[in-house]
Amino acid sequence: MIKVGIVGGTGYTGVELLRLLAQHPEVSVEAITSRSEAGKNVTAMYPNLRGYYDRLAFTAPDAKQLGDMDAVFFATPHGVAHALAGELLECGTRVIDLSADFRLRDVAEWEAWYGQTHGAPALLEEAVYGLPEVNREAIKRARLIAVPGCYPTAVQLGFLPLLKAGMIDPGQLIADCKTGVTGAGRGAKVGSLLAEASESLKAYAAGGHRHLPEIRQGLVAAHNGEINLTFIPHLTPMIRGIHATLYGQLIAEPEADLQTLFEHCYADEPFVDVMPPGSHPETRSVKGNNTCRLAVHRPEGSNTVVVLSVIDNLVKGASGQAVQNLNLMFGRDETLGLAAPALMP
Ligand SMILES: NC(=O)C1=CN([C@@H]2O[C@H](COP(=O)(O)OP(=O)(O)OC[C@H]3O[C@@H](n4cnc5c(N)ncnc54)[C@H](OP(=O)(O)O)[C@@H]3O)[C@@H](O)[C@H]2O)C=CC1
Ligand SMILES: CC(=O)N[C@@H](CCC(=O)OP(=O)(O)O)C(=O)O
Repeated sequence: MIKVGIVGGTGYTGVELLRLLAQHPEVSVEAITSRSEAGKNVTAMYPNLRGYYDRLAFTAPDAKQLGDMDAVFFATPHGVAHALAGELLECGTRVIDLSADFRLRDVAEWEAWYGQTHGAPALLEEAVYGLPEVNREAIKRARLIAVPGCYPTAVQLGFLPLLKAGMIDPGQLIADCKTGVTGAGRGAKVGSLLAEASESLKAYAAGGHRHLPEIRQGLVAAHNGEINLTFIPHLTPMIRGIHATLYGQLIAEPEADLQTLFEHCYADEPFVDVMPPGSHPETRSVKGNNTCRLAVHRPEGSNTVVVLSVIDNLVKGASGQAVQNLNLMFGRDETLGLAAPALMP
């Protein structure tokens, strides 16, 4: 059994880790932290987990206890993993961080977007960006994983086949993205109230969102050169889900067609589903599931290519992808614990 701990167990990504790991045949969750709920039984807070974690209780974060684990997930706000990751790695514990602490290679860029001093620049060199469709071999050898953000997962998986094949103009990329309210976390915020978020739709951070440099970093690597991306996120009245509508301008004709290009690119990927021509993937088709569903369109045969990409922000956008990384790091079948189909409706 792989012994794991979760720091930040009361948040949405923490409880989603618990739900997924309950179905994992080779993982035992032995530590789960919360400062505010320390002492409380996990099932007292999350009755859906009764029968799975009946003896597990929240404790305050303790480096010694966490250092006894084979792996520790950080499902915490930005900056928390910086403070503890180094100590855990010294104990031989592998670290899988769901926050953005180790996602950006450039310290100054991270500090500018996250508004705080980077707490562990010395660890950046060895941190691996945990997008298996791009970095599978490096993930297998990694001790420290930066799990990609939710929007960055949906946007990169949609654009990568086109950029890698040199099919679209890297200077004219547009990502028009929608998310559900769990993306904002479980903490109380006016914007997440039912009366504020339901029956309404709004863009936010149009002037610049912190996921822009993360997406750019991945797309620059895929293209092997500069790119220009306009990324506009929107808040929608859904609980879970990300829908990305991606626009590119074709500069070359694919050898076969765009559909074949996508199908070949993701033929061996267990968690990317290229849907049949003419499809319009919906967020509910991935609810609770680790799949990214994609469809590629060329409206009226023009030079504009439109990719539709959907994920569950809490699964492929966070906790599911984190479990996929754990499986790879420990030499297990990548799909363990992640096989259940989506909930529909
Ligand atoms: N929600 C989403 O869709 C996604 C979230 N993420 C990222 O995952 C991380 C967690 O997100 P989410 O679950 O939504 O967050 P929540 O706000 O829902 O939960 C945060 C958790 O962290 C704990 N925590 C807060 N501060 C500290 C601290 N200083 N030290 C230790 N524990 C702390 C909290 O418990 P307590 O305060 O009791 O200790 C709580 O359990 C964030 O970095 C987020 O950006 C990534 C992808 C998608
Ligand atoms: C609705 C909402 O606020 N969504 C969050 C994105 C989700 C998230 O938590 O971002 P990470 O994947 O980087 O952790 C936001 O826009 O900041």
